[in-house]
Amino acid sequence: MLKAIGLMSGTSLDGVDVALIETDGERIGTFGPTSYRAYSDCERVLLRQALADAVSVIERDARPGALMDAELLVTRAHAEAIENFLKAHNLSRDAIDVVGFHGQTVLHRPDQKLTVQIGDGHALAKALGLPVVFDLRAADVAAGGQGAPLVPVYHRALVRLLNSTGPAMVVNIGGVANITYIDGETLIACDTGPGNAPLDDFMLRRTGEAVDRDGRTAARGRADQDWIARALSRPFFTTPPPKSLDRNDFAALSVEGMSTEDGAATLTAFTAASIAMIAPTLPKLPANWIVVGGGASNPTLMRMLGQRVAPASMIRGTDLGWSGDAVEAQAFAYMAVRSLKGLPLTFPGTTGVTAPLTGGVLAKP
Ligand SMILES: Nc1ncnc2c1ncn2[C@@H]1O[C@H](COP(=O)(O)OP(=O)(O)OP(=O)(O)O)[C@@H](O)[C@H]1O
Ligand SMILES: CC(=O)N[C@H]1[C@@H]2OC[C@@H](O2)[C@@H](O)[C@@H]1O[C@H](C)C(=O)O
Repeated sequence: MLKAIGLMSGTSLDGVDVALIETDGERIGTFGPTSYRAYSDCERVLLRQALADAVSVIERDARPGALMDAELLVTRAHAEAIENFLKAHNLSRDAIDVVGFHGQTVLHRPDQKLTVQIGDGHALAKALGLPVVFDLRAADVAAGGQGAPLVPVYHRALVRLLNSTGPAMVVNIGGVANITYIDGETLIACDTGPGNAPLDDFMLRRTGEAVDRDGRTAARGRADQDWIARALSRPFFTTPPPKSLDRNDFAALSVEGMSTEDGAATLTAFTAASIAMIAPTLPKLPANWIVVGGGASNPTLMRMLGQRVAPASMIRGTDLGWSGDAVEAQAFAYMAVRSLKGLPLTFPGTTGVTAPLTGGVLAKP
């Protein structure tokens, strides 16, 4: 078993999740500690600017506008996150075999064979004095895959630990939402549509804080069902898996004419409805949907999703003893070890790549 630290800076732009696990790349041995390094408001402004400037990028190494500064910030924030993590948990650097570094996605256009994650893996390896596996999406996209979601291979390892029977379903609600369906050897995954990102962006514009804390605002509003039906008529939602999204693919869907409460309710209901729309494309309907990611902490979203997927029940990953916030960081630790061993990260059922494929680039300190 190797000791691996995973790092994830997701599309919510909230901060860097850190997690330690022990794994041989197949089984999860032990779950170690987790932690989080939030971005400051200033840092978030720079990251949002980087997302805006990334729209013109046509080559994955190009760093126009704010991207150069944002990349320095991402590398520095991740180095800081690990240094603090090692100190807080009294971990010696020598005990760590590898770091899995996702970076920050600023653009995702798999149809153009382009996915851009900023963050310098070589600089991080040097700064930390540890081997770093990074660029985990690039090989899949180059081979014609969607390049996302990557986490399903780890969801499968988590589900195997449950020893459950019948199909299992994991729903991750981050900035974008995605699902993994596991039934024996069958592994199906895709992005389903928006997660928290449209709601976060709307709340930021209306209140100055990029979250509807505990879904309180949405709970007071009325969802506009006509707006939702129009939004769901986009071809993406009836396209079967595999499929993936850029964080801002739904940015043009505006609820600006609505009150803050109704806008929040509408966007929350849109996320719930779009996740539920995946059900008819799956071979069987799983009895339980296990929800992970920040969206699981939003009771209004969980209630709306529960109504949409009934009679299936909703279970929080945390109810099963899974980490609340760090499943993705654990997944990148797991994938770093798989990458070292040349094991596949992506599969025809998860990204549409033609054959199981490994990925990641190793940077030595
Ligand atoms: N208490 C809460 N109430 C409402 N929403 C919450 C709460 N806690 C977290 N969230 C939502 O979860 C988001 C963070 O989710 P998460 O950490 O899974 O995102 P991420 O790692 O950026 O995602 P991904 O990479 O999967 O897109 C926040 O931006 C917020 O919208
Ligand atoms: C391109 C990109 O960074 N996509 C993210 C995003 O956030 C959630 C969803 O969209 C998922 O496809 C992916 O992240 C997770 C970690 C994944 O690849 O599994």
